[in-house]
Amino acid sequence: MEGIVVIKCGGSTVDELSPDFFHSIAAMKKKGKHPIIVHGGGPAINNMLVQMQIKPEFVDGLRKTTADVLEAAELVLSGKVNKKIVSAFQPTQATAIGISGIDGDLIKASPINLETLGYVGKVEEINVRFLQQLIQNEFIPVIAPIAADINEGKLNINADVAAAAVARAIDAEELIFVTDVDGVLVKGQLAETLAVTEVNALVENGTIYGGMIPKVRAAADSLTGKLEKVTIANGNGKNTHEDGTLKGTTIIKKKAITS
Ligand SMILES: Nc1ncnc2c1ncn2[C@@H]1O[C@H](COP(=O)(O)OP(=O)(O)O)[C@@H](O)[C@H]1O
Ligand SMILES: CC(=O)N[C@@H](CCC(=O)OP(=O)(O)O)C(=O)O
Repeated sequence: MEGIVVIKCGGSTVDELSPDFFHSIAAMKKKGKHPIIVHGGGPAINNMLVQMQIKPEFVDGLRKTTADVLEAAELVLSGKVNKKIVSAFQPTQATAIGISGIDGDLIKASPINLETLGYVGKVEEINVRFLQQLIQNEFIPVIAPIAADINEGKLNINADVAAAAVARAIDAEELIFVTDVDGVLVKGQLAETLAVTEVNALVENGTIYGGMIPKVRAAADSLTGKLEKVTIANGNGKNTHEDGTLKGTTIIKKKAITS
């Protein structure tokens, strides 16, 4: 299928997204493209955990997920954030459908390391046919990153990882991470284009840290098939150039050698 665009909305920015953002995605659908939204909700999960008197803990940007944390994450992601995004499409001409990775066997995963991370999964399988049926039927899927464990139970998936896995499995043309910064900043300046080797070096030397790590790693892993570039951009509504192209950091496999 042509024209698939996966848009990951970070939890850092979901509350700030403007009506224009949702109208532009609806317009994209009307023009024959197929947007798919994958969302996060890290800050909202943190708030819920604080209310439950549980201290949020992360390892390289991935949340340590005990059974209680998993329950809170599902409640917040599938219940609150997912429905908020779906509702935001109501004033547009598009119809969004909210699902998580457990609906329609959309995302199957296995635990990364039960001892160090708890119920955090890595993606094993995506039900591409189910997604294709949704997008052919004019829906805009809005996906919460909770997956079915291939054995039993559920797993928490980092939303960047889930978005990249969806983009790769469905052979998307574009993957866009919408977040709360203009892109990857190096010494305070926006890096407009980065090759995978440069990204790895920036993680290694600590310039890229925390929540930006799963984003750039997921971007690097998804650069296969039709997908030639991944963009990280700000969701503050000021992220387009005058010609309508997206401002931000573009991650590509390799930079062309120029002499
Ligand atoms: N080099 C970097 N450039 C920009 N942001 C960075 C960098 N390294 C780490 N970050 C952090 O990554 C954050 C974005 O990741 P995260 O908070 O997980 O957002 P989201 O919820 O959108 O996934 C930024 O707000 C910033 O604090
Ligand atoms: C395993 C893991 O880290 N899961 C994430 C899922 C949500 C997410 O990724 O939200 P952001 O996009 O806002 O970071 C979490 O529990 O926070």
